[in-house]
Amino acid sequence: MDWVRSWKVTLLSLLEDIPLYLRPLIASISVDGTSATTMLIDGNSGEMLGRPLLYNESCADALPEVKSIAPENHTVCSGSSTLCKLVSWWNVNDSNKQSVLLLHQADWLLWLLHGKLGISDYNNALKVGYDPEIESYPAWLLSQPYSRALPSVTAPGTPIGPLKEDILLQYGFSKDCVVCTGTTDSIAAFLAGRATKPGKAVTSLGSTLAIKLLSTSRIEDARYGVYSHRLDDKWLVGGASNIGGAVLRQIFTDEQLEKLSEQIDPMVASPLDYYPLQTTGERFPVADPNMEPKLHPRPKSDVEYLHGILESIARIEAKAYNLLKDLGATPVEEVFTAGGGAKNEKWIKIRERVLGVPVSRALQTEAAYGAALLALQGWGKDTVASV
Ligand SMILES: Nc1ncnc2c1ncn2[C@@H]1O[C@H](COP(=O)(O)OP(=O)(O)O)[C@@H](O)[C@H]1O
Ligand SMILES: O=C(CO)[C@H](O)[C@H](O)COP(=O)(O)O
Repeated sequence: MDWVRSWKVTLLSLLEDIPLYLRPLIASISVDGTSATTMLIDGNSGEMLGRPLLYNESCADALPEVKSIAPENHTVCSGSSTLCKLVSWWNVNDSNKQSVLLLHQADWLLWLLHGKLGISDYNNALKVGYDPEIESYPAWLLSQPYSRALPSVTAPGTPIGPLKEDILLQYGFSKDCVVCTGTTDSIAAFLAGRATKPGKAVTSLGSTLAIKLLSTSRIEDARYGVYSHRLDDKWLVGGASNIGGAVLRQIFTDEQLEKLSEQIDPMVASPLDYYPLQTTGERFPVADPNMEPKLHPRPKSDVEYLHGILESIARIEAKAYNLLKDLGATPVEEVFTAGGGAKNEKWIKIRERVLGVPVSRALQTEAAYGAALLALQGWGKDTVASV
């Protein structure tokens, strides 16, 4: 799969999809991307220095070295962290070390629009080791030789600059249109959910299950894959599991999901107990690179099978929220749901029964809506407050 080409083609086709008469009216643009999707490029030419390393890939070869420099149980102490991907690249490449630059997927997409290399945001930069509380990379990271590859970091929704001339001319946007720093997909989903009080949470049921709980306390514990993103003066505590919709899509089409779900009684507990991973390895609420998928025994009835999978994912979601409480986060009071799974009303009822708190579909279930709010914020801070 040529990920770089597909991401660029998708971005430019989205610009094409905007009706011509609306393009001059677009005031601000931002983007969200999958967290820890890592791109190593030549800082002079912008050329890729190898393939992207995706959000759920693990570079466990670098983990011992990363653990030797980072504080115990720090967020970077996970094989899938951005820092492990950088260190792994650094240890196997002799050339390009003077010019290598690390970008995250959202940073790189935004660079295609604004043309300024080496700018990220403190949500995407969290897993390479950036500390959003001190608004800097920590000394233990800056003292490493590969720290020269790190991007500069700003808050999400910070204006970077106008669109590049060629984009302006090719698509007919206004020269006043501003491009703003982005965020990760599950932070964008939280922003789209518009939850504002500690104890409110957003579970993203996309290809993966990502949890974001608004908390007054910051929690970091790589033993369980738990970390905290900064949201202004509060913390979004949570993590991202490898279970989720991608497993469902391996077994059922979206149409089958809809038809089979209609036959599920969400008030009846399923006796089936699965751990629906796509492949070996789990990030959260158990950080175990060797955990195996568990999707058997498969009953004859597809309705019972789907019910068992949906309920098993709900149990893992409940385990995750209980873990966050046990680690000191503000206890969850209400969960809003984002992502493709949010359309499944039966699943929402199953999750409400298993979690024991109100669960509903978020007003906006697309993470891109959260990125649009960041663009609005970057266009004029007081306008976000009034929205
Ligand atoms: N009716 C449904 N019930 C449960 N899951 C669904 C349903 N329809 C789609 N999905 C799941 O939603 C996922 C896609 O959601 P989406 O948020 O677009 O994912 P991502 O952005 O992570 O790729 C698919 O993996 C699919 O299995
Ligand atoms: O699973 C993922 C992709 O869908 C990402 O890991 C997800 O973005 C969670 O990371 P973060 O909490 O940093 O946003």
